[in-house]
Amino acid sequence: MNLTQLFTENPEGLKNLATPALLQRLEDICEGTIAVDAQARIVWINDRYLQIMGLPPDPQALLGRDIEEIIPHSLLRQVVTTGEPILLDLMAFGSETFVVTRLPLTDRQGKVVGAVGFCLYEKMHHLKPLLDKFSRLQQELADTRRQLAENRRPRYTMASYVGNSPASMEVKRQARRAAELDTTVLLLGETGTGKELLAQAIHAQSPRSSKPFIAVNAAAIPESLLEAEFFGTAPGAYTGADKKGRDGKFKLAHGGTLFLDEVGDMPLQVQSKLLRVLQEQEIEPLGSNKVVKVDVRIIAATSVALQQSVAQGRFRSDLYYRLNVLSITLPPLRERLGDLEALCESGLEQIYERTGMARRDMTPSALAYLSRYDWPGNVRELRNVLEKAVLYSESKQLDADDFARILPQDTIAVSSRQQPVMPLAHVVADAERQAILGALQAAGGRKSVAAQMLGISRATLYEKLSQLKLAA
Ligand SMILES: Nc1ncnc2c1ncn2[C@@H]1O[C@H](COP(=O)(O)OP(=O)(O)OP(=O)(O)O)[C@@H](O)[C@H]1O
Repeated sequence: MNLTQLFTENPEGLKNLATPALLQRLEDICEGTIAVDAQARIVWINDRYLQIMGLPPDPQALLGRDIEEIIPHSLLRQVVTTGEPILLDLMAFGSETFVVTRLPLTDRQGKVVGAVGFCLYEKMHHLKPLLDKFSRLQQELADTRRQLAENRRPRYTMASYVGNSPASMEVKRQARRAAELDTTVLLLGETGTGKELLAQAIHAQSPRSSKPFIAVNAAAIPESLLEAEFFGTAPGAYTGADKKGRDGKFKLAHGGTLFLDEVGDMPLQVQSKLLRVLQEQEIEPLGSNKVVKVDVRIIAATSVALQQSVAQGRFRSDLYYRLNVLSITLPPLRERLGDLEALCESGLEQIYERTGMARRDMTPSALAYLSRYDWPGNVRELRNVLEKAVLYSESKQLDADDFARILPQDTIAVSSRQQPVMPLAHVVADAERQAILGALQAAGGRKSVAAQMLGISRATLYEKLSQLKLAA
């Protein structure tokens, strides 16, 4: 047979010659076969397919069922819909990965009437390393996705905002109200006052709590990348790693809450785009001319005086009004020193839990010492100071001296000139402690003598020793 002549005169000849050979080879390497109709319902399945997939041996029970009901990752529906074959693919089923081929079935008029899927598993031993790698990567992807979803869940609730001073109670009251309403919230406060914590708490208590909480810090992202970070990029907009396009934070936060930290640091150009998104509730990824609807609740935060930025032309006034629907001002720590004790307790508790170090309480004089400091870094700074004290101190209780090493007297002296108000209970407790320790020392440790010197009964002395957490 002259093949050149055959193919030149009759191109169909190639098909006629090759098709039976191809089908024969396919059958040789094929381990199992399944066929579906034009609606992707199973119409045929062979025993070998049932066996390698670990399905029940009776095919009758599967006939007429949607393919995805039985083989969740099957793409046979795609083949009947597009009419295009998928010649070689990897398909996960249970904990295994199979090499599969999928072909459309057409009638004489070329209309797609179904599709057939071949499983090439067993004969593909040489592909085993590849399949193993594929399975491992899929597992890693699933783990990473789970981790990502975990990170997008808020870590804080309303109870995480520690403090019962009137100022803190007011903050929590406003935050609870903000959680009920679906409006934009603007959180104002110095660094470390708990703006992100409160934003997460509002989200966690809102009807959006099961959806993502996404945070973006406008100050931490280079200006040139901020737009892509917010709105995403269309496929092909960039070369390299982003060739496929990337979802922006707005899209990721869809249905949930987007926390815009340090919103005052946003460049004017991005401010205009943000304003548009807030007005239209739609975004346009960079390099795309398609708009995408998004449903996102904005909680913005700033530690700079936004009104001043507006006056200086650094922040758009229309965006300021749009964000400032419901604003909550978080008080600095020096204005709510009544919360210091509770904040220290909860901070220390977390440090002990995280580090596994032995628990140690703070003495009233340590508390008195800390309340004479200005706390420019607020609760974040307090946490750092506590952590250092726990690490450096070797005493049984954390005393004023332990903190004096971290916050030297001169820093305290500066702020003490401003005479911060101390809760009376702390002042009294500190004075009582000093008096009791002095009396015990003078009495050589004999408690009944010390009680006499102090003019109180022995029982009262024991009670006070325990109240002030001095060893009884
Ligand atoms: N009221 C509070 N109760 C308990 N922890 C708090 C409180 N306020 C702040 N913190 C803790 O202080 C740290 C800083 O808080 P957060 O990041 O929320 O502050 P922020 O105001 O957003 O700071 P920045 O403006 O610097 O981003 C966190 O570890 C947070 O858990």
